[in-house]
Amino acid sequence: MSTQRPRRIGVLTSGGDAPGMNACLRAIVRTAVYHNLEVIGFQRGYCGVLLGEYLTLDARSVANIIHRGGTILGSARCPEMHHVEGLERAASTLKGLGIEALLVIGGNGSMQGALSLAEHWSGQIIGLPGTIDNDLGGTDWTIGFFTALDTALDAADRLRDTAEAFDRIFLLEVMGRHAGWIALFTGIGGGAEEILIPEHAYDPDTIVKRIKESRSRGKRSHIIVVAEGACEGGVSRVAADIEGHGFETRTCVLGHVQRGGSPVALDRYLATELGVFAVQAALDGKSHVLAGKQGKTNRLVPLNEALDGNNQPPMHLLEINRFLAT
Ligand SMILES: Nc1ncnc2c1ncn2[C@@H]1O[C@H](COP(=O)(O)OP(=O)(O)O)[C@@H](O)[C@H]1O
Ligand SMILES: O=P(O)(O)OC[C@H]1O[C@](O)(COP(=O)(O)O)[C@@H](O)[C@@H]1O
Repeated sequence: MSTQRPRRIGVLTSGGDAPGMNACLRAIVRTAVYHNLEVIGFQRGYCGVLLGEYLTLDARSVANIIHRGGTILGSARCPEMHHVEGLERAASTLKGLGIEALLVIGGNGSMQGALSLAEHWSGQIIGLPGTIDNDLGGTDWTIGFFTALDTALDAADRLRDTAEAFDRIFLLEVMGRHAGWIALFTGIGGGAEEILIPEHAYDPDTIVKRIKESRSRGKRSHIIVVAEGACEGGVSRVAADIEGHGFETRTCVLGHVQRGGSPVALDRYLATELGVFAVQAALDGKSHVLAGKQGKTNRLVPLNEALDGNNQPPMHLLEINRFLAT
């Protein structure tokens, strides 16, 4: 823990962008300005650090962005960070600019990047959870999850209307290459008949058996929510497996619409609270920590602990859904 108060901080948004990143930037910049800190905003994630591409941010730079999706700094995936040369280059920019603390808003990859960077740079590093996937340890919720969820839920509701009108089986693919949070909560919130997630083994025979059983009980339409990474072959494999048993299906791949749009209230609130909290942590000399929310409490969790265990979705919801979706 450093004892000297930082005077100049850097901030960046990295990895998959998430609604609420702008609200978080606003909170960070305005809190920093309040405490007489200078703020450098690196553009396009770690790429901006490597290339020395940045903006000097003041209170006006973050005006009227609290409600906007995306990120005014841009985001990116920066493969150079996986190599020592890239990390050295990033560290050299930070030293050259006199950055004393770096605030990284992103998902678990971005937090890995922060830890790798820490091996080459001695400044303070504070992570903030920003990803629609809600798959970071150390925090109950990540900035962007609630908005993505509402978008997916809206799609499920719309599909329900047409599925019912046509007695059809609809497959809705939502994001989550490695994480089932969006699928699970969309399925529960939308009353889906089936929910397929990466954390639970895909078993086509069971799915088909349950479709047959529910049809025999009089159910005519189905919504099956499928996380991107639920099984090898994804939603097209699931569709083929079901069609192989004589059922017609229709598929909707929701894709990147889940990443955009105005952040919902809970994402703005989380982004704002954690943004303020992270700057306070930097002022207190904290480093190598994630600023997260557990229950109603803001917590600083060592970055390596936050990365140790992903935030596992509540698997009991799959069980509950079995009797809810009869
Ligand atoms: N192990 C690592 N070492 C260094 N940098 C990393 C590492 N993992 C990820 N990063 C950096 O973080 C960026 C974002 O990671 P990614 O996994 O794509 O997104 P997210 O942060 O949303 O999970 C990567 O493009 C890379 O620049
Ligand atoms: O932006 P890309 O490369 O299409 O990546 C899509 C992936 O990014 C996400 O939207 C967010 O994931 P990360 O936060 O880990 O980047 C995933 O849900 C999705 O699988």
